[in-house]
Amino acid sequence: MAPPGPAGALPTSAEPLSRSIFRKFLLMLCSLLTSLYVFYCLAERCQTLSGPVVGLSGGGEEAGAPGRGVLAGGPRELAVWPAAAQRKPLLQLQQWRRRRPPAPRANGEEAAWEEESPGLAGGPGGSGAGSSVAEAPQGTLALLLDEGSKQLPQAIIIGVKKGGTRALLEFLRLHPDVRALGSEPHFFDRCYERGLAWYRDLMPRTLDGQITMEKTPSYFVTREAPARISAMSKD
Ligand SMILES: Nc1ncnc2c1ncn2[C@@H]1O[C@H](COP(=O)(O)OS(=O)(=O)O)[C@@H](OP(=O)(O)O)[C@H]1O
Repeated sequence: MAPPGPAGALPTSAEPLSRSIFRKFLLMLCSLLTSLYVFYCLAERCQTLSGPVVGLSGGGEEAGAPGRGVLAGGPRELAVWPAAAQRKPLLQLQQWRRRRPPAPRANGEEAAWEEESPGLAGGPGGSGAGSSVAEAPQGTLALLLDEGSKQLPQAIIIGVKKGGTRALLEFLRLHPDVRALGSEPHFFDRCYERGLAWYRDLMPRTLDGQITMEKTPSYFVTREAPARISAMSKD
């Protein structure tokens, strides 16, 4: 005989049925939540890999091939960049090689700087598929680790004001090989007397092959700006 229900109510035959349905519902809900969590974790992991991924292989130039420099965004994103940019390994292997100062030579000659990790692929004697991605930090990681150096800009968006210069810069800097200053430095119009060293110091660090950019729309209406920019590019 079934035990009496709460408050002395008589047990009904519907109770065990609804309880089992509730249990099933609970089980389904738990599985759904678990799958959502797993999906979320995977999505987050994909996002963290969205920077340039360096694959190491001997002499290959084509992006997207196994073991070569690829954009994690996949071929659809690569398609918007010129073919030359796609062919170029996004991060050159040389940038991962630490340079070490030359050991003084007995005959007093100035020794050439030697590169460590000569076994890495990309040059003579590269180990090709034997090298692992783990040997080389990713681009963003390398920059976080204080790699690279500050350079004067190789490209400047000069204006015009309200001409969509911000949008242009933001689109350009989506490319992993473009590093841009977020703010407007106003060097060639307002801060020229501070000198090129000050200007360079504002710039983000770049690795070999990356382009430094800035935008200041008022350069377009500054009489001195063209000559000053030209003088900088001669240095
Ligand atoms: N594609 C496109 N089409 C039309 N309008 C656009 C586009 N991209 C940017 N914008 C508008 O451009 C304005 C910002 O321009 P700038 O980034 O050059 O501004 S600034 O000079 O640096 O202050 C800003 O307009 P306002 O909001 O009126 O200032 C943007 O909305």
